[in-house]
Amino acid sequence: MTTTDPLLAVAGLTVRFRLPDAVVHAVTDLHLDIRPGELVAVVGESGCGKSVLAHALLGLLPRNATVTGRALLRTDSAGSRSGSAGSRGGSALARGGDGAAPVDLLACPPRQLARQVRGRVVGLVPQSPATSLTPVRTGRRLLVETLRAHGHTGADAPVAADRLAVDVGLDPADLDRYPHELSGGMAQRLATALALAPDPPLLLADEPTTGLDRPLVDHTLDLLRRRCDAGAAVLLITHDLAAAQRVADTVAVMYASRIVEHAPTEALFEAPGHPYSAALLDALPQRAFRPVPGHPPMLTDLPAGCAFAARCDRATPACRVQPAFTGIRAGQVACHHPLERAELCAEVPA
Ligand SMILES: Nc1ncnc2c1ncn2[C@@H]1O[C@H](COP(=O)(O)OP(=O)(O)OP(=O)(O)O)[C@@H](O)[C@H]1O
Ligand code: NI
Repeated sequence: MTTTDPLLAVAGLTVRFRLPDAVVHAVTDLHLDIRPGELVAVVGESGCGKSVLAHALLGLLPRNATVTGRALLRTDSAGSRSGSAGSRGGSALARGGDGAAPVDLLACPPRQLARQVRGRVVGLVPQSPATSLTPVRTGRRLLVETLRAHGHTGADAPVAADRLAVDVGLDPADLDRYPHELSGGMAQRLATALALAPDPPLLLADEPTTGLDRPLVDHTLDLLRRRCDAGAAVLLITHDLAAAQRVADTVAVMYASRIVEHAPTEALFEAPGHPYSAALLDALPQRAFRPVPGHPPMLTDLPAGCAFAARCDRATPACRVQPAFTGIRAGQVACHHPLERAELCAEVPA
């Protein structure tokens, strides 16, 4: 395997939640690759399935969830990284040599996920850190314990904790507070520090800039970018298109449980191919500032064909059939009537 092979290759990921009287189609037939050193942003309106995607990869879904598909994680990942500050203890998974078999995160026994994957090989910055931080320990204790569990020893761990605090934009003195004494933005930064502490080869950052003002948003984004540049792979989940544009290599646009377009960042922002991507960009204040018309469909009651058709001025009877879409690299768009670059450029004000 080379470093250009995907670190994580997700194929056909589908998540359903059983409710007493309905089934929630939370993620449908999702394909996504992330390579070492690559930052992939997943964007889309609230409720489209972004967090469920991250939780499915980490085995964190509740019991009413059914997950199918594959999510193959390379097991030689940590060993293949260069220039990274971490790769200290690693895990049995991460220490696999070249040619070691990948692990399917979706088929991994819960104990193995908990002991060898979560927080070690795959880090998570959760969307609601305030509820995931242990309330009876100070930030410093949480961070030092995490660092010690991942190879930092003796006096090294407190020093590394202070350094991480500064990295995420926290005053090290704030580490002496308990989680309930932190503002939402401070808890968010502490959660980011905790996720980064083991220096995982793959980081899932679910809305890591919530509650931060713009300079701190940019600070956090640039920190994630630097982790990528040191060899990590980052999946950035965000509703903030400016954040994606600032740091992502590629952007996957999710709508009603599916990725509808996945393109290199510059191409997507210059000339989106899917009408939904174009509508999202049009909603930006610095563009047309026009909200996406209508509302997303209920995930318990999705149409058989394109779920965006009801809101799309390009829809035709062809859209009653689900458009094929399996990926990114060929510039494929999940649409029967994708936008042409020239057409779109004419619409974007200079
Ligand atoms: N345990 C559950 N049982 C039933 N439905 C669920 C469950 N967890 C999530 N859902 C539903 O799955 C869908 C996707 O949720 P998800 O949290 O992934 O959205 P999201 O894109 O992250 O939204 P946001 O931007 O608001 O965070 C939503 O309709 C949500 O209500
Ligand atoms: Ni979410």
